[in-house]
Amino acid sequence: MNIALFGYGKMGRMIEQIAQDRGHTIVAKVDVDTKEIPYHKMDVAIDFSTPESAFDNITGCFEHKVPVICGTTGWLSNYDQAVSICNKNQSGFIYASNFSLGVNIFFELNSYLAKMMSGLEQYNVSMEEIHHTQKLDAPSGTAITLAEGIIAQSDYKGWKLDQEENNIIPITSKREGMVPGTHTISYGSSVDSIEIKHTAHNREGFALGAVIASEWIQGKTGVFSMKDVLNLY
Ligand SMILES: NC(=O)c1ccc[n+]([C@@H]2O[C@H](COP(=O)([O-])OP(=O)(O)OC[C@H]3O[C@@H](n4cnc5c(N)ncnc54)[C@H](O)[C@@H]3O)[C@@H](O)[C@H]2O)c1
Ligand SMILES: O=C(O)C1=N[C@H](C(=O)O)CCC1
Repeated sequence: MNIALFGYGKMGRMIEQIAQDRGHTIVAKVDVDTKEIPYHKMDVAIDFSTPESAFDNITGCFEHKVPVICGTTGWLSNYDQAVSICNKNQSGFIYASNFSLGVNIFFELNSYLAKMMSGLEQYNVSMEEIHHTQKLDAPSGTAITLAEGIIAQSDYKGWKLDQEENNIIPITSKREGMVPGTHTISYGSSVDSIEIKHTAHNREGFALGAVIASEWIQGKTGVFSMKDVLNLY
């Protein structure tokens, strides 16, 4: 498969290694200074760029009928528009706030736990995410997906960064050293607490998931999720 990388930073480089190990060819490395983009060479584009550039990168691919796997976070106010440009051009699209298998299982665990806790008013939920100091967005995309999973199963109405309010999930974002990504959900009452936690040890899991999604989307048109790729239904 011929893969174009949009964003050749920490994730772009890790994806290059894993894609090559799986027998794929990197046909373009598009970064901030790239002038010519060879869409005609691409079977798929994988975007791990920046919140500011992701929408233009993705929709440029759709206009050339190149399917896109996007892991960039912090641009989702434009997600619906990206979906309609994808559908108009009969292209393919998968966005995931987190491509790792472990986190996608953690998303399911989070929903299941939220459903069990939803009738228990003595417990309050909170969330903490920790990432490296170069991360541009807060809270992490993964934390937002986790919060949406809880909201879908409970009476919580939204989430807020560093604020405690009735019916709102408080999220704390910490930026420390080189941490690849740690997410903890806590339910606390006056008598006990329950915690679930996912810790990424490195970026390999994110990169492998993105390459597997690129392989899966070949020959498909439409908008999908990692639930489809991993058959988590
Ligand atoms: N979904 C996931 O599984 C997952 C995992 C890790 C990181 N991420 C997200 O991926 C994104 C990238 O993470 P990273 O750690 O590789 O960051 P990074 O800063 O190391 O790399 C980003 C790269 O994008 C480049 N860039 C800037 N403008 C660009 C443009 N117009 N077109 C193309 N590239 C451009 C930068 O020069 C840089 O090389 C972030 O949004 C991060 O949150 C998602
Ligand atoms: O390193 C990052 O940046 C990460 N971003 C994603 C997020 O915002 O959830 C996934 C984890 C790593």
